[in-house]
Amino acid sequence: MAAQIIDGRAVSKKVRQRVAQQAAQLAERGIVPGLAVVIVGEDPASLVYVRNKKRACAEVGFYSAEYALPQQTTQAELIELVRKLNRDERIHGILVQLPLPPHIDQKAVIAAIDPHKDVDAFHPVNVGRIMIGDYAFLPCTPAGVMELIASTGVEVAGKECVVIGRSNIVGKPMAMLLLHQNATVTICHSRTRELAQVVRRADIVISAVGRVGFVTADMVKPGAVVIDVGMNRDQNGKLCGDVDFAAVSQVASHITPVPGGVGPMTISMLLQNTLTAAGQAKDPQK
Ligand SMILES: Nc1nc(=O)c2c([nH]1)NC[C@@H]1CN(c3ccc(C(=O)N[C@@H](CCC(=O)O)C(=O)O)cc3)C=[N+]21
Repeated sequence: MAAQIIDGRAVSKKVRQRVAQQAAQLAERGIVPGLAVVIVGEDPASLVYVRNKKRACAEVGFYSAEYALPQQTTQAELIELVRKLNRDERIHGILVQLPLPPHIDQKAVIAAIDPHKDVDAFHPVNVGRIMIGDYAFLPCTPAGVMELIASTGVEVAGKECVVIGRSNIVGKPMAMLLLHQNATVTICHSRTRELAQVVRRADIVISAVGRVGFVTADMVKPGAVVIDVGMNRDQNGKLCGDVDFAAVSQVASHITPVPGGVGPMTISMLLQNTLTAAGQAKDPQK
């Protein structure tokens, strides 16, 4: 039987409606949530994401400011901009689009962001808070994945969950969120032996590898929930995930598509975090 397709756009729409309502309430206190998006260089894919984020902000009534800096921008110049945004009262959230050009130290830039404005939850203070389950900000992509799993009605507690990929942005925080919901969590990576066998144990599989066709039908236990975090281009330049969707959807119980799965949720969680940051800011003129 074919799997049920998890509609990320529909789940995302519900989250954004809730965010828009709460933003309207904040507006009564004179606060308009503001997000600054900083991008260095002209990577076309990054420019698309930035445009999507700006559009999403406008939809929920947020203020947004885009800072598009040239590829040759120095680390000192970028950090100076971040410090300026830290002091800017209209800005509650700062997102520095990754990856940065190789001459810039990503860690130094992230460390310069005020943790109260770090709506990606990449600053070590916020990463530490995720680890202990005391969230200031949700890690956007993993939190979006949790919402998508919740939308299936499948319980996470006690389940075997396998996360493929161990990045600081997706794999590691993903494992923490699953653990906090009482899953049994395994993280696989490029050095994992018998990866296919490990993945086949999973009731819930989350793939964040970055390779087209990485997750094949033989790696998936019948009835498993499959979440595809991959954002790749196939040989025709079409956007696709890590999962062989046609084949795996014949085995899984629920599966996310790409596009229209995790991607829209990542942006919704970013909006949620910006709202949280704005709600914790001081009221203007008080
Ligand atoms: N500091 C930082 N924070 C990020 O959150 C961040 C980042 N850097 N760098 C790049 C990645 C990637 N990312 C995506 C967000 C939404 C979609 C998205 O909306 N995707 C749509 C399709 C978009 C399209 O058509 O190209 C979908 O899957 O349906 C994709 C990718 C956020 N990232």
